[in-house]
Amino acid sequence: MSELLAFDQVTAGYGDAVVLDRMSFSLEAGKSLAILGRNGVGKTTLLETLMGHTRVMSGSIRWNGQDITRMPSHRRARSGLGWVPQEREVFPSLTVEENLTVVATPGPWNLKRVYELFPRLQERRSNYGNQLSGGEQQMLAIGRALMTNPKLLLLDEPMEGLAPIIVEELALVVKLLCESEGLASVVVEQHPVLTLSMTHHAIVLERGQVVHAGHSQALAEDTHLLHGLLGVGQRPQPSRPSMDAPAGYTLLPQGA
Ligand SMILES: Nc1ncnc2c1ncn2[C@@H]1O[C@H](COP(=O)(O)OP(=O)(O)OP(=O)(O)O)[C@@H](O)[C@H]1O
Repeated sequence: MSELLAFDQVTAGYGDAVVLDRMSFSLEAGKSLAILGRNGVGKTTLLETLMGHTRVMSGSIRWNGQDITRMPSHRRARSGLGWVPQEREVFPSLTVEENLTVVATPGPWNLKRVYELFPRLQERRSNYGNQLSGGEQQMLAIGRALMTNPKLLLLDEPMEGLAPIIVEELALVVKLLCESEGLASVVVEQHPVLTLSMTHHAIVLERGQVVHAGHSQALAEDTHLLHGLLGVGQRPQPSRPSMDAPAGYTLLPQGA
């Protein structure tokens, strides 16, 4: 598999404040990566740095065969980085359908396929962004990122504030997007066990540095390490999401 994304000794932050400290990691095409760590360690800043919203003081970022360290953010957004921001940023005065079509870029993902993935959005197609529940807004934020036909989906705490049933459904969708569609993803989350169950690889951050990198499954099974790194994993954890499609979701046919 070829390299899709690599941070090489990246030091970055806001103004003079350093948040990411010589950070290195890489991601292969079609793979998923969990970014874990306690509050304030720099997880969101990592995504913001990839999108070009911070000041990079040293190091380099390679994306899809190109050095993008100095590339302006508006060009990165159009280069196949499908960003689902923490605040979702759904357009409140546009309908669901307008939210989706306004960002549409030619490619395999279109309105029909997003509605197949999220039938709930089709039901709500004429509702305005500000009339949606939190779960529906998150589906719309993911659907909107897919409409840009990304090579990589960047999800910043996609499960935050959502009901457990919606969290499980969204986790399954993200996992399926990777496994059936070959779409790479980077998932920043506060739920380590769930996030490890959805991803191939994981890195754990502490004070802007990578303190652990490895396979997600291995970390999920090492409760002692998980507890030491994140303060979780000593008690029985929720099971991995089932690979059966939850009610209301349509799995996309392979290669469709
Ligand atoms: N726009 C900003 N300007 C200045 N400092 C910032 C800014 N955004 C974040 N920071 C600081 O950068 C550090 C890392 O924050 P970041 O949001 O990246 O952490 P995080 O791991 O995503 O945390 P959380 O899990 O709480 O969202 C914090 O000390 C935070 O105060």
